[in-house]
Amino acid sequence: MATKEFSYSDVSEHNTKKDLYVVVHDKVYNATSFVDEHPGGEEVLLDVAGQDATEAFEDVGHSDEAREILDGLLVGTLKRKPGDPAPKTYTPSNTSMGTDNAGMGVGVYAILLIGGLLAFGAYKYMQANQESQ
Ligand code: HEM
Repeated sequence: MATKEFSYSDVSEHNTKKDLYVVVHDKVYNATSFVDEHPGGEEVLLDVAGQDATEAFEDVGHSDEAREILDGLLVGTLKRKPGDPAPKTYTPSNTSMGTDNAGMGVGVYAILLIGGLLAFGAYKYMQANQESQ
């Protein structure tokens, strides 16, 4: 069981206290029965109702017991489609701009190189023109 697939919009319909789904690590959980029992309070669960709660859940550093409770609430898996909101996964080591910067750097160098070649070509062209006069 628990092989049902949910799209992001399926999940987002369950966003009230009486009908509350959350996504954690691409699994869909029905937390409706747990809202009142949550030691962290109902407010935080309502905050992420119908959404990807991966980051919120991991940020708190929930215990193994909490994960077992979560397992018991499983109703299916999330089937992502292109254009869905990006997964808000908790990735502390991936927050640096390293890769982005490298990509930018290459682009900037390429522009400088092309610009430099164009300027050099124009210079040579003008020189040649002057010589022929
Ligand atoms: C359905 C998903 C969730 C389950 C099953 C769950 C379960 C639990 C459990 C069992 C605890 C007791 C401490 C522990 O065992 O770690 C706890 C505490 C806590 N939870 Fe959750 N939780 C869920 C989602 C969330 C979310 C989305 C947040 C958002 C920030 C959150 C915030 C907290 C906080 C702040 C505490 C600490 C409460 C305290 O120590 O006073 N929880 N949760």
